[in-house]
Amino acid sequence: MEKIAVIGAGALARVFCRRFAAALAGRCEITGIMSRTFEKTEALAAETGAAACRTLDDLLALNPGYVVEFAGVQALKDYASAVLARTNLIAVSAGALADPAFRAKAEEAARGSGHRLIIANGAIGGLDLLRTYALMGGAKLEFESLKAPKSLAGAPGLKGRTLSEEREEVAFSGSIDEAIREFPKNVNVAVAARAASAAEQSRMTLRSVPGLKETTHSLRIENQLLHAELSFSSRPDPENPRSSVSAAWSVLACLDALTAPIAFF
Ligand SMILES: NC(=O)C1=CN([C@@H]2O[C@H](COP(=O)(O)OP(=O)(O)OC[C@H]3O[C@@H](n4cnc5c(N)ncnc54)[C@H](OP(=O)(O)O)[C@@H]3O)[C@@H](O)[C@H]2O)C=CC1
Ligand SMILES: O=C([O-])CC(=O)C(=O)O
Repeated sequence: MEKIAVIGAGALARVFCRRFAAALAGRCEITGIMSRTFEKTEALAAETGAAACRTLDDLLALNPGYVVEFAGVQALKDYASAVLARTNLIAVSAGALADPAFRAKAEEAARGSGHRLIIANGAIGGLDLLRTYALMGGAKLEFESLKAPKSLAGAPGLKGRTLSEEREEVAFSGSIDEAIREFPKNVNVAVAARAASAAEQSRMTLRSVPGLKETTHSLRIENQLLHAELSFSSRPDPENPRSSVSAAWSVLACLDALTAPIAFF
């Protein structure tokens, strides 16, 4: 039985923990949860039957085979090296990879210990295909996200501005590196796509669309050998409209691929 530890007790961690048993029974068990607010950790741990941990050291002392991260870009940056020194890490806050110093440090930690940092598909799919582009080379990536105004509220890039509830607005247009600095809880998917594909050229547009019921991420990627267009529309989490529920399911699917007798790549 593979032991799984969880960082975060927010919207995605809750979906992950609540759906875990049905998806991975007999192969994986959640042994510990750690987050910033201990009361929330305790509540989710009680629901899950896992240990509530106050610190990362306590979580790692449970000897998990995989730690899964649902805690945000800064938390991933803060914890990745320590986790990778001890075990494997599956992360959704791929935005951290936009920081070259973080990426180099995480890679060094993983190489040093033989563990792996695995970036989950999150609210998109197809990172395997995008990886194929990285091997082929020469990819050009265009990424577009459509989110409801309330999903973007409070992002640093809005500098206190409130987005219109009446008309569509371009909330951001430019480089993916700048996008993740300005919208760290909204465009992890774009950084994941760019990092997986090693695109030589990339840009993104983030649109605020009043009344939107499903967050939509679309990407177009091409090189001399292959042209692909992918689009994903997913329900936002009712408790945290910034995050698509499917992002939590993607981590369940990732663990399924890592532990099932037959895997689909
Ligand atoms: N790749 C993808 O497709 C997607 C990626 N994401 C990423 O996933 C993250 C989590 O999403 P979601 O669950 O909706 O967010 P929530 O804000 O609902 O939950 C975040 C959880 O992480 C905890 N946390 C924050 N900082 C730390 C820390 N330093 N140490 C330990 N715990 C911490 C929070 O604690 P507290 O309750 O105290 O705030 C909370 O429990 C997002 O911030 C984003 O980076 C999200 C959606 C899609
Ligand atoms: O959940 C989503 O739709 C995507 C998201 O927030 C992110 O990539 O940060």
